[in-house]
Amino acid sequence: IDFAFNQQSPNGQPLVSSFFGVPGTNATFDYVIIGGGTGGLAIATRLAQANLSVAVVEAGGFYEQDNSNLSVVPGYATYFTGSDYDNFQPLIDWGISTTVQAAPINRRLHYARGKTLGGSSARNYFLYQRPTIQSLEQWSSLVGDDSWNFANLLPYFKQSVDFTPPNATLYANSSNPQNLSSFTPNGGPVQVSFSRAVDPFGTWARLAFINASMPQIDGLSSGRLLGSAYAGLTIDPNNGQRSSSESSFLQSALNAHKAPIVYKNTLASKILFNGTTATGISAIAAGTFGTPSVNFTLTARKEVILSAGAFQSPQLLMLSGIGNCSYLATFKLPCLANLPGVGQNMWDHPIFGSAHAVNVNTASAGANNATVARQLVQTYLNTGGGPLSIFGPGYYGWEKLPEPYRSGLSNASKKALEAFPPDWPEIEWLPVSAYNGYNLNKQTADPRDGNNYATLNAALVAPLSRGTVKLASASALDLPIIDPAWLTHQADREIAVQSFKRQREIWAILVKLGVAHPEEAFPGPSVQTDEEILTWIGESLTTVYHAAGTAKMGLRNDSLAVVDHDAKVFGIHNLRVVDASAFPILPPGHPQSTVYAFSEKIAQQIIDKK
Ligand SMILES: Cc1cc2nc3c(=O)[nH]c(=O)nc-3n(C[C@H](O)[C@H](O)[C@H](O)COP(=O)(O)OP(=O)(O)OC[C@H]3O[C@@H](n4cnc5c(N)ncnc54)[C@H](O)[C@@H]3O)c2cc1C
Repeated sequence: IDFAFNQQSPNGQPLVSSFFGVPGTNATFDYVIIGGGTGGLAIATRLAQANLSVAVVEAGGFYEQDNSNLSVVPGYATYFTGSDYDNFQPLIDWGISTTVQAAPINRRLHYARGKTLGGSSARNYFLYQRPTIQSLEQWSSLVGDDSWNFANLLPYFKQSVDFTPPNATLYANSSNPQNLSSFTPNGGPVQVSFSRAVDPFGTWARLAFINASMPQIDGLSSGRLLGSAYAGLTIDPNNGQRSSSESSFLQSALNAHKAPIVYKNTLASKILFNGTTATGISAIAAGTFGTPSVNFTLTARKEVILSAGAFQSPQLLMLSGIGNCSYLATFKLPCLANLPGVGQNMWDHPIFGSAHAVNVNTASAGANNATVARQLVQTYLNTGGGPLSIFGPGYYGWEKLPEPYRSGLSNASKKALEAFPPDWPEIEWLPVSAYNGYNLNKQTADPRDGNNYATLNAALVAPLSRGTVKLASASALDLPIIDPAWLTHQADREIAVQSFKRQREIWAILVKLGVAHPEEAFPGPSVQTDEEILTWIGESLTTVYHAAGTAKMGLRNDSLAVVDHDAKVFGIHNLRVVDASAFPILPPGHPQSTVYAFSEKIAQQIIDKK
């Protein structure tokens, strides 16, 4: 059945339902895309808009139905995130937990990953920000292709997003300059805007960062990060709701009746080959609650595109015979291409933070008082505004670890950090208007003692520890084994300890400004020596969920490289990896902008060669 030709009803109107495949029925398309997540829906939509026949296979469904308002309202974004390994919602998250991490962490943590149309763009914390010029210079030199440098990637960053500048009248106690030339009037469909309310603690965090030598810059999308600024957020300014790859790319394509054929609630279990040429995939139509599942085949006349994310893209490569041959043999898997980098080189950004009581309303106000909580819901429902329209204060600081803390690093760590170019920050400061405590989930962590709390988080954005993705078995029905190996590199441990001391300095500024109470509420004064600090960081650390690099782009002579500069798998025909797993490096900060630009770039390349 070729569904691409089956989209007209008898009265000539396309049926939206004909953009959904029939799981369990074999079918043929030009392009079969595995994963309807951030990268997958972006590339699938662009190819379909260019009149190519495209199927996209997604294990999840529609998050708007499967997770109610919790995936849609900005203020609820931390639900089902945080470190508790059993805190997940199985209809929209894979329920992956890490291996028990080495000391000082000594725990396994839930690693949130979207299992839904939209993928992790439907789970994330909304921050839209771009890499630095020199980090993308490093990307392009690692892959031997300057089309990946900042200037050449900029048109793809621009074309994926529609930018709505901040409403200046909301910033009476603050200021939110944004570089408008970073965006284009004709961009889209992902919406980037600012919340319909300004968070009071954020306005104080802004002053503190400026006082702490992180001057305010004009946004975080022009290739510069050192300093501080309000970040754009993937929130639709028309309704104050999440803008994901599903609500933007897919829905606009469905509305225009030019969309890929979507197989939802369908698991891709293997890539199929004729010799070393990818020809399609084996898929499983979900069987749940005792109903048996049904296997079927989707054939790709031109290419299979793997966009299953940083964990499942390497898993599917390995299950399909692409990886370290001797490792695959231990699972009795055949080997089509010996690429030892598959599942290696996992980059991530760990995060931890300390808390103080503050003199402005934060999420604690709702946690402390059910009436206030109900009022906040009403405000959001009536106006799309108020605290529930905000994720975090939205104001972020970026720096290389300054003196005197830098002198606290060993010479070996200082040397190791030279791997990062001058404009690549080592720390991202993420203030949160809530009590994070041992768990990033602000809904559960608040002490509810009548105080308003805020947390100042440090994320390590120049990490040197590298993790792995391994197979649990030879079946796609078993989740892969994830070991982020956070803090296993000495430099990461040292920079974490020193950044905590810097964190206390920034809190001292907030105390001086009169917004924070002088006592540290978390972790508190008992944490003083480097050893105590590291132990506490291990106990409280979690992640910003930025896993990348596990099917690395690189040159053929790079022993860890899996795909070339066009995202094509080495040694295999008609197979590309288009998602965060193919990043050669994890640029500083939040990756969704780069995933979108990546998809736009490869889509354009395919369309140009059509
Ligand atoms: C809680 C959280 C907060 C974050 N905050 C931010 C932020 O504020 N800003 C930012 O820029 N980034 C943020 N990120 C990271 C960012 O969202 C991800 O890096 C990005 O979305 C990854 O895109 P991707 O296409 O690589 O993978 P995904 O978007 O995860 O897509 C992979 C898709 O493949 C599907 N899939 C996997 N295996 C199969 C299979 N076998 N068969 C069928 N389908 C399959 C999955 O269900 C998923 O839909 C956050 C992530 C999380 C989880």
